[in-house]
Amino acid sequence: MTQNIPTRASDGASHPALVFDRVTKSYGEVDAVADVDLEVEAGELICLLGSSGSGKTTLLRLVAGFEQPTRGRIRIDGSDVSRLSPADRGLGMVFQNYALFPHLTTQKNIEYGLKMRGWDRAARADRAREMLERMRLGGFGGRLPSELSGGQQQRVAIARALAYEPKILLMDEPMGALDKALKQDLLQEVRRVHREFGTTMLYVTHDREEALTLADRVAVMRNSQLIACDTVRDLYERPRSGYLAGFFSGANLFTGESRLGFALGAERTEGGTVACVRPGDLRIGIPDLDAMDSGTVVDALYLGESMQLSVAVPLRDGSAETVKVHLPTPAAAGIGIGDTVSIGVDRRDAMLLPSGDS
Ligand SMILES: Nc1ncnc2c1ncn2[C@@H]1O[C@H](COP(=O)(O)OP(=O)(O)OP(=O)(O)O)[C@@H](O)[C@H]1O
Repeated sequence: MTQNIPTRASDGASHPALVFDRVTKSYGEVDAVADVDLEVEAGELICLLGSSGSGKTTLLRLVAGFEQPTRGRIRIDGSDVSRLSPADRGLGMVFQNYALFPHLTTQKNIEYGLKMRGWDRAARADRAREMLERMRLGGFGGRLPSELSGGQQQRVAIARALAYEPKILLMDEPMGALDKALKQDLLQEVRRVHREFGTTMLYVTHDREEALTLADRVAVMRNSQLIACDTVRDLYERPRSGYLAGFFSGANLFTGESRLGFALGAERTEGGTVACVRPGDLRIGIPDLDAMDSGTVVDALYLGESMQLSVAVPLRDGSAETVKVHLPTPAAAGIGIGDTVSIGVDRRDAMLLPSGDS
């Protein structure tokens, strides 16, 4: 008999499916993950986002059970799993390299995990067929992985991981090996799967666009620490620090060393407040704004509906900083590399935030 996969996340009462309680993982002197506290609600899709080496994969491997925390606890559905083996944690996993068995058909690849969990032959054949249908791969059951596209292989990997109803689906850069078009398709597919299956998901990526497209909340890692876990909208509109504003929305960060930053109230001390202005909120050639300066256009990039200008603006110490400005393409007509432009900000378009670097 096949088992039913719930199509919705929860019964309405929210409870954490996964809890990190002051989790640290050290390798010798190096903390790969330091003091992470995080609660993931049942049915939530959290993207772990951060630059290379920030600790994302280590955090995922700690949940999976491939690594043990040096300090702290990890709870799944309320139980401490810190000392459980990977197989005993009831989790599903999808990696960048698909990890499908090359000599097994798609159908048998999906059945394999069910066999390991003691499902009988008929039940696992039924479930594998059902999963292929639900992943829009009906008719592909007899193919070998080598006879599928990268995106299809990844869908098989997801089908295989979801077939036994894992408590949490862990995904480590699953789009890493795909080209842009396949990536877009698979992102839509992951969104649909998350909606329909309601599985709690932890998804590691260094790609901001992926996180924007997918996540209920984005957990941002930096230098082994979790520095924010907020909705995409909050990260964009109400970032907690200059670092987050720059990282997530590409904002320019002005310190008091620049005329713009000084006029907007940023501090001159390192690690103090910075004025954050998104590239689309800087104005070119408009007089009488709250903060004004002038600089030299050093690059112009056509983005379709807008142009991105890079403008070198002098600092008080004699050096210069490069500021990114997005202008509607028609408004940028006639501005070229080498031109001197006036650049300004309306105070309402600037956020004064702690730098986040202290
Ligand atoms: N087995 C290990 N031994 C020693 N140091 C390690 C080990 N695994 C990870 N690290 C270090 O821990 C830090 C975090 O690594 P981790 O792989 O978690 O980062 P990441 O954010 O996933 O990076 P990437 O996006 O490049 O995969 C890095 O400085 C890394 O060098």
